[in-house]
Amino acid sequence: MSASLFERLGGEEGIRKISNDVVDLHLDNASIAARFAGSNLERLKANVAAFFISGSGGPQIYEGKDMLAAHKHMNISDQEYMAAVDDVMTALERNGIGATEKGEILYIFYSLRPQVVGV
Ligand code: HEM
Repeated sequence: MSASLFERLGGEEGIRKISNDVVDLHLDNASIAARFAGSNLERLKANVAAFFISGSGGPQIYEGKDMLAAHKHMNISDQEYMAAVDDVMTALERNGIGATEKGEILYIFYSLRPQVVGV
């Protein structure tokens, strides 16, 4: 049997590093940084990591908001969505994640788009 996405992303430690990088890249990304002006960054990083860990087959249970509730009334645009996905791909590259895993994550993010964009 092939390894779970969780294992291929470096387990809990690897995913925490990737998640921290994603949030840091968002804060540095002029297209979306302002969206996080009021965020508790420690809490956000922990929730993003838990979301990745549980969504990739890892042991942690995600207790944050579901994606529709988390992004409701923000009226996020397609441009912002692409900017956020770019950051995720950059974080994966920085952490040495391969093309197969990047493709799987891209698909997961694409499938979540209707719960995030324009809601
Ligand atoms: C498929 C794409 C996305 C996924 C999987 C995703 C995932 C998440 C997760 C797991 C949380 C944490 C929820 C919680 O703390 O309960 C969150 C919060 C948030 N997301 Fe996203 N997100 C996506 C796209 C976006 C985009 C495009 C934007 C806007 C540029 C955005 C802005 C935010 C903001 C402002 C928060 C709340 C931060 C806070 O409460 O401090 N997200 N997102």
